[in-house]
Amino acid sequence: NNVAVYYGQGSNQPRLKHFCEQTTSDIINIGFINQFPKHVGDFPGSNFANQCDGSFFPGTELLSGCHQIWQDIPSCKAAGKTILLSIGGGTATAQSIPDEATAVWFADFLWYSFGPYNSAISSLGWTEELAGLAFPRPFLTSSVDGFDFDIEYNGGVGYAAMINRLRWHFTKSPEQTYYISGAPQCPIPDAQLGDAIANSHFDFIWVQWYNTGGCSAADWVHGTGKFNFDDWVGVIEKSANPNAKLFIGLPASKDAANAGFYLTPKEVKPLVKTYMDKHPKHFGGVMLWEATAGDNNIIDGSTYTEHIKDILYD
Ligand SMILES: CNC(=O)NC(=N)Nc1ccccc1
Repeated sequence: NNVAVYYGQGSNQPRLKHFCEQTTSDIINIGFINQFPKHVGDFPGSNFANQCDGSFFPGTELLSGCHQIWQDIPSCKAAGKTILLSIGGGTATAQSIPDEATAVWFADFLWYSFGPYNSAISSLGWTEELAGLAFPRPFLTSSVDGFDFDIEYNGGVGYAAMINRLRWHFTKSPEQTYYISGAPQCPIPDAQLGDAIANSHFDFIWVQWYNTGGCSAADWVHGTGKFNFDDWVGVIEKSANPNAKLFIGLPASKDAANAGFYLTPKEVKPLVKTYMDKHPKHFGGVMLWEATAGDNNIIDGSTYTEHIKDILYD
């Protein structure tokens, strides 16, 4: 079982390698690409909080000075971590896919800009004169192992087409495994990712079993509502990838989610044990929002993230 954490939106977060030097997390989602292209040829925008130097590729909202992320990704991979780039996140306004052509363009942009570096297609020293001729490299020569979809608004159509296009790119690089993951909210069907999960191949689904009352992990612990892991197993078995792994998404500290959704490790343990045992085929582990919050949440001398890792491995 794996621990997946989000990185990139933590307050006063340390650099990425701080988390790659720890054994606790296996998958790190770097968030976010939070502005989506409005049409073919338009650039997405990014935000990684304190982690870049505030410079952008000219004429875009795409950060160009994320030197620490560039430097740290290779050591993260050497430490056996899977590094995914997360698309979406909490800013509502700029997330939507207007049409199929833009979905394909967005997928191509992500692949050529953040996937395996190909000097024939992408330029390390991208300038505006190269617009339309070459893709930029926000993490320079470093590349990610796949893409996470944290689509919280305006979802629906477009994401299946985007993911199927990314999967096509993956087939052209058989020497390495690439992944697609998603972070739906717990109500079924998820308005934003339900169509994509049904019609395109996900490897991991980490449901945000927080911030939505009635189906949350806190509901299970408090005997309220209906925690719906079983129902999500049904969604996955009917999806484009019935073998996708299902992770329990949890807040890593009290202030990492809306009030009432944080669970202590003691509260988490029976929940994880129950569903790990009940669904051995589909249970993938735990996802935490988010890395820095978990690192700063020290309980009995261990971080929250360490406690979660111990629960999975005990
Ligand atoms: C996987 N994405 C998230 O977990 N997003 C998220 N937690 N957003 C948020 C919503 C309310 C309070 C704090 C964070």
